[in-house]
Amino acid sequence: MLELYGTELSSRLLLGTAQYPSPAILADAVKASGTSVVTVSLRREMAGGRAGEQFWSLIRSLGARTLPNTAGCLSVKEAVTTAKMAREVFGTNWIKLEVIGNHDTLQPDVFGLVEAARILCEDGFAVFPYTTDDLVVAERLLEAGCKVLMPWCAPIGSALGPVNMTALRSMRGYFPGVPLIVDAGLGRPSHAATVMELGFDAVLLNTAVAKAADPVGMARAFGKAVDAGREAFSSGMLEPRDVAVPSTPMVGRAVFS
Ligand SMILES: CC(=O)[C@@H](O)[C@H](O)COP(=O)(O)O
Repeated sequence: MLELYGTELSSRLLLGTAQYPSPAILADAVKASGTSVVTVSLRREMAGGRAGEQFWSLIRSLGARTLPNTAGCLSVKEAVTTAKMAREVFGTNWIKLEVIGNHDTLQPDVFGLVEAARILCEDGFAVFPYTTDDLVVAERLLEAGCKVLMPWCAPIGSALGPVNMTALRSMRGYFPGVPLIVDAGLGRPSHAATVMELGFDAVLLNTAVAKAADPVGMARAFGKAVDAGREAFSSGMLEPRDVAVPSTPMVGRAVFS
């Protein structure tokens, strides 16, 4: 069971709700994935007017916990303001904190991220910081009050999968007691299984499901991959070896040389 900020969750897959072909496909994908947490963008929903309200009522009907995000925010002030609005609109103190530092890579502005995290943690928010795989930034986020870390594995929407396994492995080893969620850049279920096999606690993804030819089937596949990766990690995988090790005992051979 995954525990985040004192809440036990049945699924280790967190799912974004943007870019789906239709609300019906979104709803079916959420159900097929087995997720218990969906992220929603306040900025997008508020901009949607009536459509935004219809979207929000759809999200509420799914029975998953809502994790609002500050997607698209470029400054501390913007992210903090959006988070406070999200708390009012969605009735939760959970916030996925994004402070974007670069339009092309959508890379986090880690300096603004730490500052915004500190302000929000002091204001009682449960902050899920979208960060990089930098260990020093991770330490600053924990010092700021974050109890969860969400490093990217590749740029948002890139579908590249884990581009720096060494960095992710280091982060896992460096923060053994901190829930770590890979967020952004996952492209296929095998990517999710790979990072779960590293010992990450969960994954958060959106584009790879929403933009798949069959989002519902892809959501189901990611759900299975996350479960498989977690079970493999918990089962103690065999470490790779440089030499052959016979799987059949050498004793009892028919011919003695
Ligand atoms: C939904 C959300 O929060 C995204 O910003 C998240 O980072 C997912 O990224 P991908 O779209 O690459 O899965």
